Amino acid sequence: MDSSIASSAYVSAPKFRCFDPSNSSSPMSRTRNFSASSLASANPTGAMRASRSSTDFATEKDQLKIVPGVAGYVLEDVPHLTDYISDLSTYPNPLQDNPSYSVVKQYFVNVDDTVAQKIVVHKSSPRGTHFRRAGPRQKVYFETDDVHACIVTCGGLCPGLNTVIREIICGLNHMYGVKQVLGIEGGYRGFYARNTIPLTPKVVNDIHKRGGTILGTSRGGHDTSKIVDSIQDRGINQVYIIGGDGTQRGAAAIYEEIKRRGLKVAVAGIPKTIDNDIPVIDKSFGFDTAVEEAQRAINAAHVEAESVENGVGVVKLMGRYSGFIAMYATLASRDVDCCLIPESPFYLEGEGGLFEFMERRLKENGHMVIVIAEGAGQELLSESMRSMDKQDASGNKLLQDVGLWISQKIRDHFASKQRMVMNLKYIDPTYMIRAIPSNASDNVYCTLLAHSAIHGAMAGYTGFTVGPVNGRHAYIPFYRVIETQNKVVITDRMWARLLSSTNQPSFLSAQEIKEGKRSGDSTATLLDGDNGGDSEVYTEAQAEKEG
Ligand SMILES: Nc1ncnc2c1ncn2[C@@H]1O[C@H](COP(=O)(O)OP(=O)(O)O)[C@@H](O)[C@H]1O
Ligand SMILES: O=P(O)(O)OC[C@H]1O[C@](O)(COP(=O)(O)O)[C@@H](O)[C@@H]1O
Ligand SMILES: [Mg+2]
Repeated sequence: MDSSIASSAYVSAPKFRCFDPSNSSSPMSRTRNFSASSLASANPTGAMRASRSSTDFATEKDQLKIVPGVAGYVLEDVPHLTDYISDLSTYPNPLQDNPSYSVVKQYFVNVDDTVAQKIVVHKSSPRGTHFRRAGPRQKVYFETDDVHACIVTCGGLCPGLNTVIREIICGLNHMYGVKQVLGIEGGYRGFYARNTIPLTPKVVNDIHKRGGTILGTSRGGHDTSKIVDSIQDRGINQVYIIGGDGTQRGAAAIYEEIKRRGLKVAVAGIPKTIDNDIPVIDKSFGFDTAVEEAQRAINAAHVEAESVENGVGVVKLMGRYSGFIAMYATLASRDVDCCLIPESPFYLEGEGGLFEFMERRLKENGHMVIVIAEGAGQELLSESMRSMDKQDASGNKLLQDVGLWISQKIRDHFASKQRMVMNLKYIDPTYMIRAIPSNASDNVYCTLLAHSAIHGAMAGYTGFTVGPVNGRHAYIPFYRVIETQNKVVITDRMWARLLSSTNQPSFLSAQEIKEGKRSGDSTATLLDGDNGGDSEVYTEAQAEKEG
């Protein structure tokens, strides 16, 4: 982005106040719907994204709700039912009479509250993108007895799914008095191919102690029109959709179709991914639990490796395109000698390669542990094995088993070294990690996600995903969570911490490191501090970039 263009556009942008249709007492001006082309002149950041948009969410992106403000402030707002249905009645929020909540000072969120995407800025840099703050509003757009909600879970399992389900049902019931909640069984196809199950606080009372999802899940089977027919036929008016990037794409399509039909139905997405690959939000639920559980496998690998001569423990962890679980599990454990992730290509043979490092480490320590994310080294596997371009029912690439492959390669290598014994034990705990119940901190996080989604839907917001941005829950438009994937930035400080803790090779040539430092692209990702709380890097890189 050319910063001179950016600042002139920001400076000339008129001052808008946020319009929150649910807080009727506020003095405000209406948000404006910007088309993607008008956005190009109003907000260069958004325009840049618009040009990268995929056809999947082109329609939604044509109607971005962007509210510019002073000093480069931009609110990327979420849709509201009043955007396409006029004369909707509002009702006082029943929470104001709720004995538990009415004591809270300033319980309803302020009309102007938004959450900044970037919290480390320069004195002179634009304030940047903001999202609408999640939370209860003074006015709601649904009367308690009229709410007919449904919940669906899609994609792979993740610790915490049952907690989110439980808290949506209990939250709707306890905070808003809602009694009618239906469970959709078996993912998206359950809308049109299965019966629904009535869900009450009693039915879900202890489900948070179990792994998996009581509703079942699936990949594939997303038929927008059949799903919306089912929503319409059953009189459902709040749809809670729990799932990953694929699911949120499906949710965006459902929202678009509901809007096209002019239905008063709020669609709320709750992001789920054990891989932590959903962008914008701080972290996905179940991730902490997964990292914690991964420790048990790493410990086992370490014990096995330590007990024999030149023992090598190999642990495969989940992470299709993003190596967050592997990175955090390695950093937490301190028993790992080498962590291999999809974002950091590696090689086996020769100087600076994995085998050379292994020989050295075994000579020094007599044992070692390797953690490998399932998506790591896929390019090496396709070279040495017949490439299988197979996909799952949702269209995700089916990966070859890198854990088995690398274990065999290591065995072959040491077998060729006559004077070096090596004992390898391979542990694949992936599905065991995914299937456990969420830990205490994930349980609390799941509760907040569920509550934020409920408050948003009751307040008439729709077409949004909920999640924490810099620690504050926000409503994020679907397109922002599906346009990219969150990845480990290997030129960021967190990965450097890992390299320094394991002392493994970076597998980067001096030339690549130099180019990485210079490259605009890697600097741009670096600015986001994607690896978790490393945003101080932003200032240095930004300063260099802005010259
Ligand atoms: N582009 C898309 N449009 C509509 N639905 C999609 C899209 N991609 C995936 N889905 C649906 O979302 C559901 C879950 O997707 P999947 O990729 O398996 O898991 P996740 O949501 O965890 O990424 C599936 O039912 C799939 O059909
Ligand atoms: O065997 P399955 O169910 O397809 O799941 C495997 C995939 O699920 C994941 O755990 C998470 O993927 P999703 O977020 O798409 O559900 C990946 O890490 C893994 O590749
Ligand atoms: Mg996915």
